[in-house]
Amino acid sequence: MSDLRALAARAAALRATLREANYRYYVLQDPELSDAEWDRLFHELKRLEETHPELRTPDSPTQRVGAPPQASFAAVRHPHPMLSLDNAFDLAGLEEFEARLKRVLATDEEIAYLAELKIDGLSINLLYEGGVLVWAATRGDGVTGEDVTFNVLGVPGLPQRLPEALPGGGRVPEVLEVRGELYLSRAEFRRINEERAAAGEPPFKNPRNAASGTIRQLDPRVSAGRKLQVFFYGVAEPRALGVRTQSELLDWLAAAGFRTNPLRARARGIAALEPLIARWTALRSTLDYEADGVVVKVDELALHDELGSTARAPRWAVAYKFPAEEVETTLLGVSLGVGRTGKITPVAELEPRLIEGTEVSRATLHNPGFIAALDLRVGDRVMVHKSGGIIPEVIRVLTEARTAELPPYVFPETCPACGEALIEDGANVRCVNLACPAQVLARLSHYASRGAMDIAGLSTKTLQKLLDKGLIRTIPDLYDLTPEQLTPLEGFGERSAQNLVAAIARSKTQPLERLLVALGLPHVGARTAQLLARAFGSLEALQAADTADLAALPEVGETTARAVHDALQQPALRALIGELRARGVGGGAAAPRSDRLKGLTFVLTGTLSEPRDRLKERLEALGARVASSVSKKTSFVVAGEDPGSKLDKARALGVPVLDEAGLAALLAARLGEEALALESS
Ligand SMILES: NC(=O)c1ccc[n+]([C@@H]2O[C@H](COP(=O)([O-])OP(=O)(O)OC[C@H]3O[C@@H](n4cnc5c(N)ncnc54)[C@H](O)[C@@H]3O)[C@@H](O)[C@H]2O)c1
Ligand SMILES: [Zn+2]
Repeated sequence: MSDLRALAARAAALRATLREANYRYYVLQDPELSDAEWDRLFHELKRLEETHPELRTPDSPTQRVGAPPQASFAAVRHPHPMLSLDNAFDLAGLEEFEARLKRVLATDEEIAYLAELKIDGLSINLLYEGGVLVWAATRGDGVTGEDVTFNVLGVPGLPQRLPEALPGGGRVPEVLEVRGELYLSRAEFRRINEERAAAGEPPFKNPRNAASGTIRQLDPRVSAGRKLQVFFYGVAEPRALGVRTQSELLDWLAAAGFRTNPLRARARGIAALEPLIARWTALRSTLDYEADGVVVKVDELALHDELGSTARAPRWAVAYKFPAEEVETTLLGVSLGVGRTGKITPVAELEPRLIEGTEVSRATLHNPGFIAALDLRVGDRVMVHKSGGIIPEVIRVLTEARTAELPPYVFPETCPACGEALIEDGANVRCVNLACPAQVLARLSHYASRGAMDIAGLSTKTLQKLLDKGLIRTIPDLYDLTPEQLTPLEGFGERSAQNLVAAIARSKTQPLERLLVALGLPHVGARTAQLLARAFGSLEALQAADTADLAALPEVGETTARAVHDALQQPALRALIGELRARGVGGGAAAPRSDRLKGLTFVLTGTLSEPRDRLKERLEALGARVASSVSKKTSFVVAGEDPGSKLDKARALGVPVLDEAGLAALLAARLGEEALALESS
């Protein structure tokens, strides 16, 4: 029983996390999870719901596609729903797919498949009436999409009018719904990002994001200036065309003027597809567009009818996802990063390459030992991947490709920023010069960062400018800046100068826990800082504590206790704290509040199991905002029983909706034990 309760809680937590991720991915276009991580969570939820059908909810992300359309576009209802695809991550996954097919079709005969490349762009649905394009729409949530007709008009191979008769004698039906994938080539993606850089705009993260941003442009001139391309792969009712297989369907589309991908192959039985998949995996990095897998479709359309679809995906197709991409490139050089503690991190400077959709030109080399173990030499051809799907890393040197006699890499003996001799410290090397300009900048930038004093407008670039002009040398100097000093600086006006000075002044009242993070005490992250702030209440009390007092706190180990104690005794840090106190910094009361929900806005509606005001207080105490009306900025609507129009508004805007169980799961996922502590208080 309690087992099932634990599983139910896990399922609810997964649903809430995936919903939030979908919102960030499809609506904000600013994902926080890697795709691999999303896939992992999605499959955990799917498995849970399969083994425990009683845990499935109709609104589970496993039963849904994408996210609802945004209000800035006219909504278009797809005559036939647009679905997603089930995934397979290895050959065993494909074999499972085949076994399921044979079971459902009750056959032992080999099934014929058509394999197509899975293009990593965004899906588009076109409606033709009487052979004329009526509208083009994004997938949206699969039922309703966004009308983007004006933005696709110039795309080559996307006909606005269809021929009356086709070469083979076929006819175009009165109503035709055609599906394809819009994408940008790697070259065009680079060009657009260069153009954006020149205009001072932030770059797109990957070609898929860029394509999505282009098609959802409200100004059609912008999209017309970018070379969108398309491959078509399906229609809603293929049988009306008189074709019998997916292969014939693609030929039909090509004959009617729709651009289709020439890379496709038919095979009988999954095993026969394996060599092809190996070939296409190798081909992947040579294509001029991004493909993230191979879509395997049952070729016979009659079998599609028999197999049907789930709420989310057809049963007659599966997307085999390519494994993590390893890309070959050249090591152009090694640069050294100097952290705020003086730790030196070697970084590989690489000839830029797209890896899994993002441009990579630098990769971590961890420490001198890592470079030595790889025997890495400048000029080498190297293999790079994204570790955990996110952080680029050099994994191998292609020593066989070494043509010239490249000299071994010699790790510098002095700090690149200040010239001081570097000191070995375990596996790392360190610059121990506290006045090292790189460390000074890194410390200032850490102090102002979001997780620390959170000073808006005080970017690393601005800090560098202030240091260059001699306006600051140390952290306390920030508090002596005046608007008059800032106004003449490049990039500043009167207004922004005043804003920055005000933001710096506001940071004086940040709670103690933030100041502890900002000071960069060793081993002290957000969680430990909170514990220390709660236990001691003031910097003075913390400075007076000895190692045993610190180690007596739950969760604070001996090592941390000693490191914090020793750091607080260092004359340099004592002096810094003294100067900050003299300027009124750290005046904020040790806040009982947490910021675990910072940045999230909730709207509450309907009857909840606790008074709304109490829930509001609870959420606000965790740093969330609770608003009274729903807008595009709302992160979640929490709906109790008999919810009002706020729920409809949320649905219309694509704002994720949580029930109380979903909220509890979200809190549990975000807060860990902190949530439990709150529950019991
Ligand atoms: N990182 C995140 O937070 C996050 C959040 C949500 C989704 N995702 C990613 O998106 C994926 C799910 O998104 P999805 O539902 O859009 O599915 P999908 O992109 O994995 O696959 C379905 C789509 O593939 C496209 N496609 C391309 N070539 C095709 C072809 N030849 N035949 C048929 N279809 C073809 C179609 O547009 C179809 O809609 C996840 O696997 C994950 O990688 C990531
Ligand atoms: Zn240095």
